[in-house]
Amino acid sequence: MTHLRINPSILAADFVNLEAELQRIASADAVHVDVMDNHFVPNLTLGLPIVQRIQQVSPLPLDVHLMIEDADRWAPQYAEAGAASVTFHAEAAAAPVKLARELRDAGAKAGMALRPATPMEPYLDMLGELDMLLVMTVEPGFGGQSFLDLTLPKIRRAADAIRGAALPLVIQVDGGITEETILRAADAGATVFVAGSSVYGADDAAAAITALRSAAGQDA
Ligand SMILES: O=C(CO)[C@@H](O)[C@H](O)COP(=O)(O)O
Repeated sequence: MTHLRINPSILAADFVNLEAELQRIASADAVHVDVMDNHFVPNLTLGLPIVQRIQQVSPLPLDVHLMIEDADRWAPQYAEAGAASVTFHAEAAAAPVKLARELRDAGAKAGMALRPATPMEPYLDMLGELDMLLVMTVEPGFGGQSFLDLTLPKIRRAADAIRGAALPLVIQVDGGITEETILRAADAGATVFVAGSSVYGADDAAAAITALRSAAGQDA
């Protein structure tokens, strides 16, 4: 069975105690780092210097999600900082194929994200340039929102296209992932799950990660 990956989002963590918050999720697969610029989304989080510092202390690889304008300019710097994967938004990249190649050349997995209302079909021919397609399951910008079931058909269409072309890329989903919603996303074809509130909002983050794995149908 495919290994399902749980990547907790530090958007829901205590930013004043980030190092300890990273240790709380050491049983996860990667730490999801939400970079927001208050332009592409109406929220502001952290940028390159803090990501570089997280990279130094994190027990887990970094899965960086850039919710920023001018992704072409900034994304390669996150790859050079050592992030395992860097995901830019299709809506924010002028030259997504060139950018995906630059990320890979810098040693990172290349991810591309789609807002809930952005179709995947215009990007079908470039799926081979990507290691990960992130289907946003809420509008990007804030944690704690409800999972949008309207994104499930897009996940299914992407999974069909990936299977049909025998491509190695994975589908990540982000937003509203809980014990109640994760199986729907997994059944549609997602294998990487970003979870903020449902992990960091729990008293026992490790138990919450195990519960998500098991709700998605993965044995402990
Ligand atoms: O990128 C985002 C929001 O834009 C996410 O990573 C959220 O941080 C997920 O939080 P929850 O919906 O799991 O609380």
